Amino acid sequence: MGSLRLENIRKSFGKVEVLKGIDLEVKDGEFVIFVGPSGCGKSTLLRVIAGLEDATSGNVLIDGEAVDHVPPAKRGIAMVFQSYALYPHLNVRDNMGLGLKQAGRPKAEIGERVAVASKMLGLDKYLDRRPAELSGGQRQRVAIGRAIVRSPKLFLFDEPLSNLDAALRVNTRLEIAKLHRELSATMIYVTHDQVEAMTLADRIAILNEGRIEQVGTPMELYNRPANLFVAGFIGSPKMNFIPAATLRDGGASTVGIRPEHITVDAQEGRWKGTVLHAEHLGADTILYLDTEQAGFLTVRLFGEHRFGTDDVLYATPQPERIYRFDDDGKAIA
Ligand SMILES: Nc1ncnc2c1ncn2[C@@H]1O[C@H](COP(=O)(O)OP(=O)(O)OP(=O)(O)O)[C@@H](O)[C@H]1O
Repeated sequence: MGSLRLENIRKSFGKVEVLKGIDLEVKDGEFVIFVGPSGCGKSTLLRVIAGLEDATSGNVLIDGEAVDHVPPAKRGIAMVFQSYALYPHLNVRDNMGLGLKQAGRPKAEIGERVAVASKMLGLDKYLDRRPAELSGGQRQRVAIGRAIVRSPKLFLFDEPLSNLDAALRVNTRLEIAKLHRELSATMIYVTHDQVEAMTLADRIAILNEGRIEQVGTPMELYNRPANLFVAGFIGSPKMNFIPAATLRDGGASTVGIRPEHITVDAQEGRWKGTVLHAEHLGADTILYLDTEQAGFLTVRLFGEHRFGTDDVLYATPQPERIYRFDDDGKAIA
C-alpha cells in the first residue's frame, strides 16, 4: 500500500511563500509527475512529502495517516536524487544494501533483496564494482536499486535523469516505466522535462509559482488544458497564441492552435506568411512563419517538406483544433 494525500500544503522560506496551498490525492500504485518551470516549488513539495522539509502549514498523509511529525526514515519512502548520492568507497552490493543494514535487517535477507533488485536493473554483473567504475546511467540504476531493496510505500524521484546524456535518458526512462509496471509501486517524480512527464506519468500535476494549475492524464492536459499556462507548457513546439479578434471570435480573448494542427499550402489558405526559418528534422519539419494576419506562427509538418527561408505560403488552422481562452486565461469549453 502507498497512497498519498496532501492537504493545503504551504511552505515559506522567510517571507517568501514557495508553496501556496497544494491539495493532491495520489492513489496506491499511481505514477504522478510534478512538472513546472524552474523555481515553481516542485523539489520543495517533494522534500515536504519526504519529511526533509517541514511544511509551514497543511498535512501530509501516507495511507491515511498524518506523517507530519514522523521523521523521514520512518515514513516508508525511498528517494532517488539527481546526484545519485552513492558512497564512493562502497561497491554496488554494499551501496544497495546499506539502508537495510542500518535498519538491522539480517544478512541473508539483504543479500536476497539486493540480488533481486540488481537483476531487475541489469546490475548483477557489477555488484563488486565501486561507483567510480560505473557509467552515469549505471550509477543512477544503483541509486534506484537502493530504493527498491527497501520496498518503500512511496518512491520519490527528484529529476533522476537530468545528469544523463540524451540517449541514456531515453533508456533509463524506459527502465523506470518498466520498473513501475513490475513493482506496481506508487511513484512521485519531479522533472522540468515535459517529454519525461508525458511518457511516464499516469497523471501529471502542473505547478506554477507554488500552485497546481491542473492535474490530469497526459492526454487530458494535451487535449483539454484548463488555461493558457497549461496550454503553453504542454506540447512541443509550444502552442501558438493569437488575439481572438484575428479569427473574429467575439466570445474569446485569445485563441490557441498547436503547431501540428496547422496545414500549409503554396497557393491558398487563411493566413499568408513568409518562412523565417525552417528546421528539417527528417520525421518532421518545423516552420517559423511571419504572417500578415496572425503574427508569428510555428507550424509542425509531418515528414519532409521543401519549404525554406523566404518562401511565401498560406497557413490554415484546423477549425476543430482551435482552443479558446477568456480574459483571465481560462479555457472556454
Ligand atoms: N532552503 C531554502 N531557502 C530559501 N529559499 C529556498 C530554499 N529552497 C528553495 N527555495 C526557493 O524556493 C523556490 C522553489 O524552489 P524549488 O527548488 O522547489 O523549485 P523547483 O521547481 O524544484 O525548481 P528547479 O526546477 O529549478 O529545481 C525557489 O525560488 C527557491 O529559490
